[in-house]
Amino acid sequence: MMEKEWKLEQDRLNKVTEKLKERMAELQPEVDQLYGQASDMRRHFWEEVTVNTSTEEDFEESYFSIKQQVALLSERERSHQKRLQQWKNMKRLLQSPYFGRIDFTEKGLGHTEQVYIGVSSFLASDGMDFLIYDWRTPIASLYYDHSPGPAAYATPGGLISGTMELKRQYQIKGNELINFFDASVTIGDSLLQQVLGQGANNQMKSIVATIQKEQNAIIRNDSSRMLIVQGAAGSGKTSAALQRVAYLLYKHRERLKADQIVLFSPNSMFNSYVSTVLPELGEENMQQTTFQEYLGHWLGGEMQLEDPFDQIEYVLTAQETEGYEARIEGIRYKASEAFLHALQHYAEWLGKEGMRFTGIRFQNRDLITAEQIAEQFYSYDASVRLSNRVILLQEWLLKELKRIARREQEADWVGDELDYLDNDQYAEAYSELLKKFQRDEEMFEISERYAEVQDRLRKFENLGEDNVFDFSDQQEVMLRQMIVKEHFKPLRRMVKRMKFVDINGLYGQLFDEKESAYLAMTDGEEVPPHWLEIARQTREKLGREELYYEDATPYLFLKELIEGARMNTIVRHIFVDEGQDYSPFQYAFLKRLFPNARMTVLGDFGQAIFTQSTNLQGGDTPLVRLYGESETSLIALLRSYRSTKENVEFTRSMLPGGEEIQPFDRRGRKPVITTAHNRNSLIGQLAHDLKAMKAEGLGSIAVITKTAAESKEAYEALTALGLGEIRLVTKDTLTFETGAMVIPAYLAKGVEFDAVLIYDASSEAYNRESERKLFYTACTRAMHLLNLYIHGEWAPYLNSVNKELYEVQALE
Ligand SMILES: Nc1ncnc2c1ncn2[C@@H]1O[C@H](COP(=O)(O)OP(=O)(O)OP(=O)(O)O)[C@@H](O)[C@H]1O
Repeated sequence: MMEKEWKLEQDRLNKVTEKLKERMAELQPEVDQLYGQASDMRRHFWEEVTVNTSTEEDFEESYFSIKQQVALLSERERSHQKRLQQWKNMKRLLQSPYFGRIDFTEKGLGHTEQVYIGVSSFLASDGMDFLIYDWRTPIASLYYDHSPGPAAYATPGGLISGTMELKRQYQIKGNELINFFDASVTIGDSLLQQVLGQGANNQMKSIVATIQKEQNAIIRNDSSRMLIVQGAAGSGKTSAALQRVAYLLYKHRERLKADQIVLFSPNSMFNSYVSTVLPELGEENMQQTTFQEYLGHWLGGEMQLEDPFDQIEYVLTAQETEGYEARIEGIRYKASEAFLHALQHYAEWLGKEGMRFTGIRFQNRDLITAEQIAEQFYSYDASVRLSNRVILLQEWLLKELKRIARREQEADWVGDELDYLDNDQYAEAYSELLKKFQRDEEMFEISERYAEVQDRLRKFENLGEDNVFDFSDQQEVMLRQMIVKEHFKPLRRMVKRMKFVDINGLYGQLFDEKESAYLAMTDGEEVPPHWLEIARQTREKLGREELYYEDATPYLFLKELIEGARMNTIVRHIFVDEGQDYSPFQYAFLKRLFPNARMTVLGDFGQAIFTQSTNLQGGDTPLVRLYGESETSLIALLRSYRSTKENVEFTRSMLPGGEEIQPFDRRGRKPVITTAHNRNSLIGQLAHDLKAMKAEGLGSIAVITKTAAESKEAYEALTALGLGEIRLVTKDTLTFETGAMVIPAYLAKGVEFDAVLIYDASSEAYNRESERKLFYTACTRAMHLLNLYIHGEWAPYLNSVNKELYEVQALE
């Protein structure tokens, strides 16, 4: 029976592989031809269009000729891309055409359909029969959500129910059937066992073949504005998030493009770690960034920005320094919704008084003073929104600059510049200036040029026949105009970039020396403890044109309230991974910046290592308030897939409420705690263990430390002991590579290793309650082996762990 089945499956696999090859061969010439056409067009683009700008008609003709050519080219490129995508999908399928099958009998229909599931669909040449169903098709969800028996799946037309007769999983390489299992309850524990038993990789893997039911609910959730996933360490949050991106791109392929999805990830190294999952699934990567990068982008070099890792280093190491408590309170407060409201009140107050501007100066003279700007600003109707008034002000300033420029043309300094030129130079300068002037013009968008030419022609017509513009007569006037224009360029740029609003001053003004001033400006918002010291620290930092990390978001939020117009209306989905590390303030900011986006937040409050963390679920979470309960879905993931049962049982007992976390039944060695009275022998043992792990063939081994300084110390100690091939990972490390490494815990977030060695698990390193989660995060990075090294007292969180759950190796 089994043999017969095996033969049937192998035959089918051969048939599908054959068909895939046939279709690829058919498609190949088409792909080549379209590619040739498109690149030909691109090469000869400028030959095909006529560009002539001498008259209005010519210009118009050129404009439309270019537009037409662009449309033609992009149509050709689109067809090429589409064919190429089909071809690539087939090529991907050839490596492993499908991974699952369900036999389903729909209620009321007599026959049973065999549904083979793979990373993309493949239809028979009649275009009707699905030889392979894409895993994202509605019917494929049966595979993830049900076991054999009564089953149903949702389609746009309603629920379809019936009976699942069979659920089968395959391991296939090329056209060779390696194995298959008939699954009963959950999707093949046996396959999952195999997948999870493998070594860590320098790149995250797609989990498409073994998505679990609870993960599938995340992937396919398409109804809520806000999806919040609280999931234990290693429960597949990141994996599910990436699969969800692929799902959304498939489901909404007509409307949604990869660049309309943004993933906020914890650090650049993580970006590189997850960057291959979507391409592996045949989709383009979404936009990936870190919040820090995003802030830096908006600040545009305006201020020097502290990064979150320096902030966390401070939090972990500066307890003994002056002002520490105030800074911590400050971090908390500036992350809160209370501060957000304070800023909103502040903006209202600024509508009436207190705005700060930077005057416009030129050659050490005031052209427009800050007072004049303020006076103009407050002359506008107070009912107009603050940011709209700033736009009015900007227009006014540009006009003023034009007016002043006309006046300046007659000024002596312009004359002086002219006087310096002898006849030849004069002519040369003239032509140079003219060229420059024309070059600048080229920079404009073509449509702007078009409008400008029209404008000029209109003026030209108004001058009348007798009054034809004569270049030679106007030479000096024009030269004067150009000289002033050149000199005024930076001023106009400053106005255009709204640099006349003194945001630094405005943000700083909030942190006045007197508490009462803050209350007056924010309509009586309460201040946190240590307010005066918080205010002093903030002012001092701003005075150096620097921003603490905790100030960056509020600073930009204020800028946004005043200057407006930062919203991104194109992005449709935002994913926030390690969501517990973002503040309520940051969430409110994201919501404001991306008004058309849905949000998916994935995180684990058990791993909340930053002071500004947000609890994702539970009664008090500000995240539910963000879009309201009716627009929010909450999903919890309790099963942990990353680590062995032994590791999960050990780590979860350090976490209050950790008993909820369920390990997946994959067995391994118990965590080992090595203790020593002598620090050197402890490090010697660590080096020895590390070597042994390498020899055992473990591909990725991390020595995890608490801080960057400790990482450096560990790295030096280990290299001194002859461990050559070991990398030191710092916040500047951009790519994730396997091998042996030393890494601070906060950078190991989101990634995983075959083995983890906790460099110092003593109470000297981890003592405070606030560091419990950092310690937990570090330990939960281990897939297979977890070793902890202790000299002296144990970290207090280990005391609650049942002694049965670990082994102790005591050295002399
Ligand atoms: N359904 C699944 N099938 C196969 N592997 C899975 C599945 N779910 C999770 N995994 C594996 O478990 C590991 C942890 O997954 P992932 O990193 O997505 O978890 P996480 O919840 O984001 O973890 P953390 O919060 O600890 O960073 C990965 O190796 C992933 O491939």
